[in-house]
Amino acid sequence: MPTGTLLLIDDETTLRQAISRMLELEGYTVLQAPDARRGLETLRQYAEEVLVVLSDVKLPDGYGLDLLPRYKQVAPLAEVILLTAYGTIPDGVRAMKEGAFDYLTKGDSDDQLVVVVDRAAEKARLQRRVADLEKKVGAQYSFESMIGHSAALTQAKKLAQRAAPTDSTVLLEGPTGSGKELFAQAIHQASARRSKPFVAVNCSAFPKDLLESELFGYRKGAFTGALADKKGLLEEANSGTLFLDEIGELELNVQAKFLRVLETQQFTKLGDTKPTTVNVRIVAATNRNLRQEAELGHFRPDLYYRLSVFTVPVPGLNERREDVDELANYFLQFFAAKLRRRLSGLEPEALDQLRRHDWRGNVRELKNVLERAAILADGDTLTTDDLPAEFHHFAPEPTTDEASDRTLRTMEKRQIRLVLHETGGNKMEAARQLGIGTKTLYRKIQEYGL
Ligand SMILES: Nc1ncnc2c1ncn2[C@@H]1O[C@H](COP(=O)(O)OP(=O)(O)OP(=O)(O)O)[C@@H](O)[C@H]1O
Repeated sequence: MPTGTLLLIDDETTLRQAISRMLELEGYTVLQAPDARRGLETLRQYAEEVLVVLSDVKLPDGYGLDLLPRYKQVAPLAEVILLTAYGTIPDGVRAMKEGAFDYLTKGDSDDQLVVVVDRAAEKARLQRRVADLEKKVGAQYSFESMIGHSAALTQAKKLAQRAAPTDSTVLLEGPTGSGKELFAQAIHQASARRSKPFVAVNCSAFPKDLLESELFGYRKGAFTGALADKKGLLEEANSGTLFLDEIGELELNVQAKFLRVLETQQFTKLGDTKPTTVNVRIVAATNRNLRQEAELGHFRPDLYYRLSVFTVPVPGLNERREDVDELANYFLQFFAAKLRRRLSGLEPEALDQLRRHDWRGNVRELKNVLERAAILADGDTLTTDDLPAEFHHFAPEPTTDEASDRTLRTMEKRQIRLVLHETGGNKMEAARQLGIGTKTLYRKIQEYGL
């Protein structure tokens, strides 16, 4: 049985009550109003709940078609069905053109009414679900959800937040793994394009000749193997944002084509004669010094100038060590949830090692270290032993034979757990990688309670 709230606005009391009763029998909660003013008031009050507004076209204080945009304004996720008097079909047709879900003539059968209301309610429910998901995805990639409060990160966030709502091209400069893609996503989410596609492409991930066709697409027959027309990523990102990671890797001829996109929003697909026009916001990223590359002749200076309209330097983790604690704890909780393990925190010494480390791989490296540690941890606190070897400089050596025996057993247990995780629990493969027989592996799994 369908459920949900409807709002019925009609000045004919008998008809209104009859329709209400019928829809209530179908499982709906029906709010009623006799005129536009009270209808809008109720809608404002229950905007979150109302799935469908059923409104008479001719109300004592307003005309349904003029009210349509006002209903939509108050409750953008609700669907509107207009009720027209017999013989006023043109009104209904116009109503649909202007965004009503459908129209019903007052003489229509009850069944017809229920079918249309059910469909409108279903659409409204779906719209709500999509809006919820978008909100969640948006929150995941927002500036607010970015972890770290260091001055360096805060300054970068502020700068990017200023650029976000403009349509300006943004160049993110920072070392690998520092969070440039996260910044690009946050910029997209904070822009008017947030509900449109965000397409990310890593320019270094494609062989040189492939990148051009990936970006711009091609027409059927453009080259051997071009069996059908193919959209490029620029078209996929139309009306949204295209994130070009490692833009320094673009070949010079692709750079020229790309410069044209930035200047005119146009490009010509491989094998095409006519240009294609797109509306795409470009966010680019580089871990190289592009200015220097331009001076050395490896990157087109005109493209560099176009791209660097708004440059945001994304700091590496070594420049913001204050963020290590917060990031480590965040990733610990993240992986604990993912692995369904209870992990409450890091031992002070382990945290100390993390703070001192030279983070050349930046946040990505820290994330990987925490994932590995979360898999290896025996207790509910991460210790230095759970960190990779390069973090063990200050670890005390075991002193007695007994202690070293314990360490070996622990190491074996961890190694087995790690390999089992990496092989997705495939025992044959895990045994092969560990260089032991499957039977031995089963025995050890039982022995260590893995
Ligand atoms: N401030 C942060 N808060 C939470 N997670 C972060 C943060 N910064 C980076 N990360 C995570 O670290 C990883 C690396 O980040 P990202 O891919 O954005 O880096 P990048 O600079 O684009 O790397 P590359 O130059 O290699 O493309 C991602 O998994 C990202 O989610």
